[in-house]
Amino acid sequence: MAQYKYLSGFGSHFSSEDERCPNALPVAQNSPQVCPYNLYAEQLSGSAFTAPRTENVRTWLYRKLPSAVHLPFQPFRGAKYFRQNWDEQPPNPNQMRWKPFDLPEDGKTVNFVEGLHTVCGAGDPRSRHGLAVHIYSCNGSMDSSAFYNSDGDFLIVPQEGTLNITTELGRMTVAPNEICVIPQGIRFAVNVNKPSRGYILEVYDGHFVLPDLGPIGANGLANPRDFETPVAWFSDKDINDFQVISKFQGSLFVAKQKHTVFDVVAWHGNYVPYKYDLAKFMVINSVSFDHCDPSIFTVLTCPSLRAGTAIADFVIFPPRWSVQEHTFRPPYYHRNCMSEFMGLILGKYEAKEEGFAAGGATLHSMMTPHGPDVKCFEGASKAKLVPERIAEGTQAFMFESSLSLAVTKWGEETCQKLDAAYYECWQSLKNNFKISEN
Ligand SMILES: O=C(O)Cc1cc(O)ccc1O
Ligand SMILES: [Fe+2]
Repeated sequence: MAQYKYLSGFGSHFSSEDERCPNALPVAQNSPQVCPYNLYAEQLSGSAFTAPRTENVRTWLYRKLPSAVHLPFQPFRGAKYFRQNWDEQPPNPNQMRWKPFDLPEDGKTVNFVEGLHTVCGAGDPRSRHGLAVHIYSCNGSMDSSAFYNSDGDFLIVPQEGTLNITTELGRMTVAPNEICVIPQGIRFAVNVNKPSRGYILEVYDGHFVLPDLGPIGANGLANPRDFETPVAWFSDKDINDFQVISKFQGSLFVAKQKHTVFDVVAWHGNYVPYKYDLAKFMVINSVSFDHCDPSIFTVLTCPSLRAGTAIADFVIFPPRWSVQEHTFRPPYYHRNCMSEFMGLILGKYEAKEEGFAAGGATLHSMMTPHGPDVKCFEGASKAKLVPERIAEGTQAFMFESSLSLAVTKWGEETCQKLDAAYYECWQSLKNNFKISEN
């Protein structure tokens, strides 16, 4: 896979020029009468013009042709399971577990956009409130096409196969155990060199930010300098039949044009795609007793207007030392006013070593009881509490949301991965209550 250069930082104001075109950025202004190299200036706004400075994001693109040069959008017929209809199925409060989602069938070529499948979600892109969880499964590349999401931001979590992503702002590779974010509106194309699969969290409300650290202090969890943004790069291929695919109000559209969207020679701004290597996460946890809430493992959050209550948190369960004393160390049994969608990138998840496989998923909806399976409970109740490396070689994650998620027909039926026996993993938990022993 290609080795690209990146700019380091989160939320920074970056400037970048393709190395073939030095001084392509206008100096000390955004819109000169004529731009260097006769490029067109185009602003991409990721917040209202008048948003407070802390939330104001935009990027200036200097490109060969403005994005406006395209033929009218027509409905796009591919990707028929990439849909945001939350009323397809009656509500289902059950614990849900999916076996690993299928990679594309042999002999069939499916690209990233064609291979998008929506599993669950809530809300509405028109009122810019809600989220969706999608699975991608592809083995082909997006040649002469690009996708952009008019409805919100994508957080992409590869599980199998490295994604080689070209964006308007430059190129990045994103391998399993890395993630990337492509904010609303930024055009991108994905190339893969083997059957590839992963998860996507789409948020309609706003952008992902790093969680506040409170008493943790100035450092820790995902550190800003470990986020990487592509450097400017433009394609010099002459393309006569390029397709731009857009998701707009939950529906897909395609527009033809006679030039590539990857023609940005230079850009500056703070509205950018970025990637992050989950191995760089600085894990903080209890070093005395009891189990911390998983919010301690938050990588990124998309906040709602309610303090401390996320539209969606992206939380990981990384390899770490477990040292707590007189403690049941695995996750506790619980019921939550949030929805918990989990996926597994690598290895096994400590609360359920069997049945929850890499490439699969679980959904524990609002107030749906869940927790460790019988084997985990019995083992951890008797375990000798020596310092222990847990989850070595493993990476599970959770999309946790304050919204109540509806599962699509594809998620519940068509994909045929729902594990009807999931509930059994708790059924043989014994009632060990004995009054005489206390
Ligand atoms: O349900 C889960 O497995 C996720 C989870 C993990 C944890 O350590 C504590 C609470 C929680 O919901
Ligand atoms: Fe949970």
